[in-house]
Amino acid sequence: MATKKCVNLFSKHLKNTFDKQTKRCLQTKYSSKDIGFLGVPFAAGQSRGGVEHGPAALRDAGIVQKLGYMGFNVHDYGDLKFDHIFHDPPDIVKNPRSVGQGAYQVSEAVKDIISAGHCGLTIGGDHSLSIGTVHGHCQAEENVCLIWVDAHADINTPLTSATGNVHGMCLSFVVHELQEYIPDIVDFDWIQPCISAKDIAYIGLRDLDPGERHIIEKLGISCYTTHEIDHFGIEYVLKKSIEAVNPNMDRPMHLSYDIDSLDPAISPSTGTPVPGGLTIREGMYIAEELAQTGLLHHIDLVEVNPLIGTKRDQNLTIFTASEIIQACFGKRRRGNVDPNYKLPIPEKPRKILSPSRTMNEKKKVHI
Ligand SMILES: NC(=[NH2+])NCCC[C@H](N)C(=O)O
Ligand SMILES: [Mn+2]
Ligand SMILES: [Mn+2]
Repeated sequence: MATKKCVNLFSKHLKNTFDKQTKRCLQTKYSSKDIGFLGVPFAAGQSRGGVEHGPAALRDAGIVQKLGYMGFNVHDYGDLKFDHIFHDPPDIVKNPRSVGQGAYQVSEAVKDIISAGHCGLTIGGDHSLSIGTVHGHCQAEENVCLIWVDAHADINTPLTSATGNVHGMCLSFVVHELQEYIPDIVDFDWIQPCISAKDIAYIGLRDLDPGERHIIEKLGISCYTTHEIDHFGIEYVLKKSIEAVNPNMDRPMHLSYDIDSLDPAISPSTGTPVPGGLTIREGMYIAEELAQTGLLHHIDLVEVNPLIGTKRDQNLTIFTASEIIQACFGKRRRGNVDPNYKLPIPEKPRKILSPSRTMNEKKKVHI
């Protein structure tokens, strides 16, 4: 029963979206067939080598072609190239120049992709790149809201972080309410805060630092951890998360999907795995339902590290990531209807002794 209600809610909103025929909705409709694909081979936001190979691994797994087969025009913006910065001693964060300059490149690229009318897809790389994707997205269009699917909140300030890794702080640089708590960091001065606490919805969290829990409580950020998913179920949690940031279903949505939100059983090759994660079915449900809203304008898929674990672990993680990405763009487990599909007719249809029983033969209906 509950599932049915949720589906109806979405189809009602979808209908309104298209019925209103506003500019925004037309753009939603238009951009859904065009994907701006960007690889971000970036690892300086954390300390483990290998995550920079995420984009190549997903390309090798055929993700661009798969999205093409689904009917999208994939505009491939290639993989960003980052200058190696030889002298980058830690400030209050690790690798400040590399991260600051790298995130700037990401922001400019995403701004171009969204401004071109495409739906953005960024493959990481570590999660610090989302400073750039969220920033660039907000430069290109107004009123963006954010769904953050992750084991972690990634909202430490440089002063609350226990690790100094920027992938655990990325949101703090773009959230308006936190700016007075952020110190000056070399090459971070270009970042304009662009999103409010009320525009963020977390799903899947289960490893929070004390400062992060404090920030979530004080700023009232929508947050459904794996505890709430156990308690209420994923359908309720997703519905409430969307309502929290997009009650009228009229805002463009940015989805930042950290592969470590999923259970390490299905995505072991990631730098900071946390047990007890989302099942593949919960992860797919989130992606499929968000795709059905027609409002996703940018998707990040981050933290796939193809050098961690056995070959089996690596292949499994890449397969999982590829399925999640396709689901975000509308691939459904129930199968997708192809309006042009024609059931093949054999040259010599089989003979049946009592032909009157053959329904289609009788009515000549082509299916
Ligand atoms: N994007 C991630 N995987 N983040 C992990 C962050 C872990 C920890 N909270 C930190 O601040 O370092
Ligand atoms: Mn994470
Ligand atoms: Mn993350």
